[in-house]
Amino acid sequence: MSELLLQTRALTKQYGRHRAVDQVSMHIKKGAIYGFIGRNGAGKTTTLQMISGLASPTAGEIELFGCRGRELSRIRSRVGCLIEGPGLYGSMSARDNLKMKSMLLGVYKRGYEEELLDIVGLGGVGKKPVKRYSLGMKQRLGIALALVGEPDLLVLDEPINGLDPQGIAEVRDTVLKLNRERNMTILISSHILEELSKIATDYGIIHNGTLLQELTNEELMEKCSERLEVTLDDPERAVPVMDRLGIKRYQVADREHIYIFERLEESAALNMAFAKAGIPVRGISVTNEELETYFLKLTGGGANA
Ligand SMILES: Nc1ncnc2c1ncn2[C@@H]1O[C@H](COP(=O)(O)OP(=O)(O)OP(=O)(O)O)[C@@H](O)[C@H]1O
Repeated sequence: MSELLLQTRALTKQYGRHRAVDQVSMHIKKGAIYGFIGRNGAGKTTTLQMISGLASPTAGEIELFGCRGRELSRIRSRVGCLIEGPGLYGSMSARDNLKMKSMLLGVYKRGYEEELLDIVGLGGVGKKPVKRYSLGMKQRLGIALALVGEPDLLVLDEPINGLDPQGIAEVRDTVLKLNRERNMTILISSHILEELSKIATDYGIIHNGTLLQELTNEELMEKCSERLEVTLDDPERAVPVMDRLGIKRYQVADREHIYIFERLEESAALNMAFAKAGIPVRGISVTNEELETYFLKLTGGGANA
């Protein structure tokens, strides 16, 4: 198994009588882009705040770079975050915003602002005050600010919220570049699975404060890819039949479904083979599930579930 950079154990945050985050145990591998997906109010921001040290857990534990408890304060500088807006000084230029933060953190060096602006694709912005930037530019500057001090983990809370398609693409490219070229591990939240799926290597799905599922991108794609869905009473009995037919990519989904991810056009022959082996098939059809449908089903369907 790949090395874990971040792990939480039963991480919990209680606000009065409301439990915003409920025993979340998440696992983020070094070098991953971890998509943290959940509807509004699911508990994403609160979780990210605890991981970044901006809120303290009511219960549970965070292990980051192998450090826990009090040791965490030593390694917080290895975490850069953009949570709930970038906190920019509107009348100042991007360079001055970056210079100020890097001086405050004691990491300023000549030309550092240019380097950071280049990384997020804002190299040519000039001296314009940042209050005149588009939302997408502000978000990218927010990412540049989070990069001050060269963190190993970058935490981005809904960085594409409210952006137009071009802004979304720019933030996406920046995230990919940081991950690929600087080997940065990135934890990024969103309520749109489709968007995360363009960059994420792993996912955690949170709903009503509870982490419902963690899965890799391959697992998600498999769940949502085109497949033959076979409904039958005893799927395990069908396994030897599929082996005999040389079918390799299949999954026994539950007690009455098998998903087959190859030879989709051979449903009639397959039906016949099962019948011959004395396994009655109740239904067989080609289906694929949209990513958003998968997410909505998992989180209970209706808009406010
Ligand atoms: N400081 C707070 N005091 C009381 N309740 C809070 C506080 N912060 C968050 N909550 C509540 O905790 C729950 C989770 O909020 P959180 O902001 O973490 O969710 P989220 O998934 O980030 O959603 P959104 O995208 O809408 O911000 C919500 O019900 C929210 O109202």
